[in-house]
Amino acid sequence: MARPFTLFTGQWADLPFEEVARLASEWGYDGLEIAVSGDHLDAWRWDEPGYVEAKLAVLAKYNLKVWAISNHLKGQAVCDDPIDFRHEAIVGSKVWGDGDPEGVRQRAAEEMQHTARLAKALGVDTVVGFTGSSIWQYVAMFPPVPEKVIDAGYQDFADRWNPILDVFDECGVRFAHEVHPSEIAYDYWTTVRTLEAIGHREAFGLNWDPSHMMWQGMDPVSFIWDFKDRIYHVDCKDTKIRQTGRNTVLGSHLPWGDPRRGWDFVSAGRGDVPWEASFRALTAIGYDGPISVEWEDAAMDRLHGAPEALAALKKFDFPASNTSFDAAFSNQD
Ligand SMILES: O=C1C[C@@H](O)[C@H](O)[C@@H](O)C1=O
Repeated sequence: MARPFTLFTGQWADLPFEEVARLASEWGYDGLEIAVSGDHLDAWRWDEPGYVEAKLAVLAKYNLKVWAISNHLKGQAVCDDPIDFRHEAIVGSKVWGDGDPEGVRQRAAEEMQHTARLAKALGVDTVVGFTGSSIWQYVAMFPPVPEKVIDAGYQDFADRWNPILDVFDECGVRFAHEVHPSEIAYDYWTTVRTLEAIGHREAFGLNWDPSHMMWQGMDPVSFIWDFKDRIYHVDCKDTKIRQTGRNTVLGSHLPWGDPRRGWDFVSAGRGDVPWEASFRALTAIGYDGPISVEWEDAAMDRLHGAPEALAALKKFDFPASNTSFDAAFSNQD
């Protein structure tokens, strides 16, 4: 369908923004899904004179565009419980502050509001990210969890995200939540419940990333069809499943790439995601936004992987037909 291809910069935030832009351009990407991370973007600087212009100038220098920005790391802290050393490592000192959990959540929410303002300033209408969840900690449902605790978790999500989404509405920007374990919506039915909790408000949609669906045993293709009015963005990452009877779905607390794990993220095209059916489904629902490569593979050099993944995915993005393949049979006279 000739959709633009972007590189998600989150996994490259250790490199200067300009260096990532140079590499992506050299590899043939059309643009970047720029992460609010490292020196790539700072949401708190959204109204600083010259800040946005300087970022756009770097993109222009390398003939790149931006259709979406992302802020997974601060979004994660909006609803999470507990807030702990994991968040301290990812949210930065401004949001972490003195580490008081409620203060961290409030500052993370404020940063998400600034992220919408930054998106608007950049001329972008989509922010990709995570929501966090106060009830993810109960996923195994043991010790037994009363239903009212789960209900309260969805309510907590709505209470914390509605004021953030009010700012998104003011800015004309949409939030694309990445359906992902650890978040309020992590599978099919939690996505249904999350959309209900937020009253199906238009500012809240989904980032379709099939890699997280694969290891949970979900069908990423029917997800596209069932949530067709909510697919606001696409991140492409692949997953290789190796569930053997020894190697299992929860990963056994083993590090990425350990051969005893039941699955691993791999460079797009090298795993089990049904890319052909997925791209056909994206075309069927009329998705014409960016296809963003989120690159993760514990066993491959990223400088090799990022251009390889682009080439692997591009072959599925063929132009859609504007005529019926059997039209030539009709009207022979
Ligand atoms: O956005 C992401 C961040 C991490 O959860 C993780 O590396 C990956 O799964 C992902 O998609």
